[in-house]
Amino acid sequence: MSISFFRHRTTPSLSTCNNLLHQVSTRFTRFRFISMAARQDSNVQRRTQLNKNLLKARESVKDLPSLSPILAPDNRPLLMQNQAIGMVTSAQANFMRVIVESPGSSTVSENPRGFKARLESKEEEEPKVGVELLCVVKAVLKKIKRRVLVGDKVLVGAIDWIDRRGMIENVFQRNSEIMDPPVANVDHLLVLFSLEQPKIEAYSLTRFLVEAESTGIPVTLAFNKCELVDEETRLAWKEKLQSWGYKPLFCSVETKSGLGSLEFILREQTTVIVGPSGVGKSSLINALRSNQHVSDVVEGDNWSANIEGSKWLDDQRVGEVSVRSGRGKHTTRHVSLLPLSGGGYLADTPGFNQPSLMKVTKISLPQLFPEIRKMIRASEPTKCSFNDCLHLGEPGCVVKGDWERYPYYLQLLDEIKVREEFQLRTIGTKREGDVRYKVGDMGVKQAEPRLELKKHRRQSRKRINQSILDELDDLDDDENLGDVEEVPTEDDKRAIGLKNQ
Ligand SMILES: Nc1nc2c(ncn2[C@@H]2O[C@H](COP(=O)(O)OP(=O)(O)OP(=O)(O)O)[C@@H](O)[C@H]2O)c(=O)[nH]1
Ligand SMILES: [Zn+2]
Repeated sequence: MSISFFRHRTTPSLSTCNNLLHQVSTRFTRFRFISMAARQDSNVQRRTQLNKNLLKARESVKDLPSLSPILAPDNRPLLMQNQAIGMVTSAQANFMRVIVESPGSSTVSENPRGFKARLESKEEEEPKVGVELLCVVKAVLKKIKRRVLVGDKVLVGAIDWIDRRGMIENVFQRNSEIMDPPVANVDHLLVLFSLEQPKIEAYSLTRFLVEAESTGIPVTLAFNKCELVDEETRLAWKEKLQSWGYKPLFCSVETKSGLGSLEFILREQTTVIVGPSGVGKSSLINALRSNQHVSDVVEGDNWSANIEGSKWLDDQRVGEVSVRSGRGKHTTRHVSLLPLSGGGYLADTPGFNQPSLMKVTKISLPQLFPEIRKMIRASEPTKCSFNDCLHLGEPGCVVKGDWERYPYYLQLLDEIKVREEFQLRTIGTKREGDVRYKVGDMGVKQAEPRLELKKHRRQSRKRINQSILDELDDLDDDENLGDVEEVPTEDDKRAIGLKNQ
């Protein structure tokens, strides 16, 4: 059809353009012919009309997500032999590692004539659950800006079970999503500190706890390296934390104490571990992934041992603590989910010492302190006189100032107020896309307006039309790349840690 536009120089109608755009996932190549026709058509009037149609059709690109509706969490699509449902465990550049959770059945074969039947029956002898696939993301998902995150449950298609490759075709709806690091479907956050090396600081711990609470995901607090302090110090911290509203766990990767309880808490969940650099996050993950410690609580299959072709049995990099600062040297880089021997996944994060609190507002801050939550609960049905009380000792406020972290609360409130006022002043009513965030000292993010180049110069219509055509060509190229050419090279495989099979 589109080839005939090219040959006979006819102008496709708007509805034809729309139709073609809606077929973007499978037949985008056709569009190339229209754009070529638009460029090569010598009749100016026809060319203008065609460009106008393309322009309007571009509007309908907004409907593209309908091409690939997001899957409900409990959706169990009928899977073909070369499809599977799995979880993304790491992402690097264009490649993602996916662990197969439910493979397709050979009874639903994409290939009704079954000329691969012999091969398939041979494959079936090998278990597919737990197999790690190196995947690319289908181009259409990128075009409709559907991000695939580590932790996402995904539908993988075009699987080559021998080479362990596939293509992520769709994403299931997420239960949760955290930004820093970007991980989906996180069930649990583990805030890890050490009492010594680096020495614990109550204010820094408060920032980490507030940041963790701001995600709305359940939080567990644990202290590592507890063999470095005496019983008295440990007890003092335990009591202190209880008054803050937390029940801390104490452990030591060095002596292996407390690891069994941690393993029990982490089982069957996806946990992200956060904490300052050098507290032993990577060391803890390594210890929990191996069966070196004696676990008296958890029994059962070590299913992660089934995972083949994996770098998971390599250890996380453990860094040295800097002699000068007593802190770790930021050794953890890419986020990946690591299966624990007792079940569940754990994601390491790069150690940083100053959570940005970018998502915390002055109104949400009070709810992130268990002490304030408790005081408000205890006072019910009386509440503060104002719904959005900031608890600064106003008359009628039920939150008093006689608790240990009140000065920290005030300090954080000031910091957030300054940030919010700055944003209001400098950014005003700008849309989110017009704001960019710069990471400054100590990892504190600052918002600033995104400057638009040549803002006041009107773009010529010719340029607009040309850019649309270029965009469509890119889309076309991407589509081909995603479906056909994007085969991981040996270097890519190495980059993502997939060993040669
Ligand atoms: N004494 C003692 N040292 C420990 C313990 N656990 C870990 N370490 C040491 O602490 C140092 C830092 O450990 P890492 O696991 O790299 O710390 P991290 O939190 O992952 O650091 P980043 O990657 O920078 O965020 C290493 O030298 C570990 O050997 C422990 O229980 N006791
Ligand atoms: Zn109040």
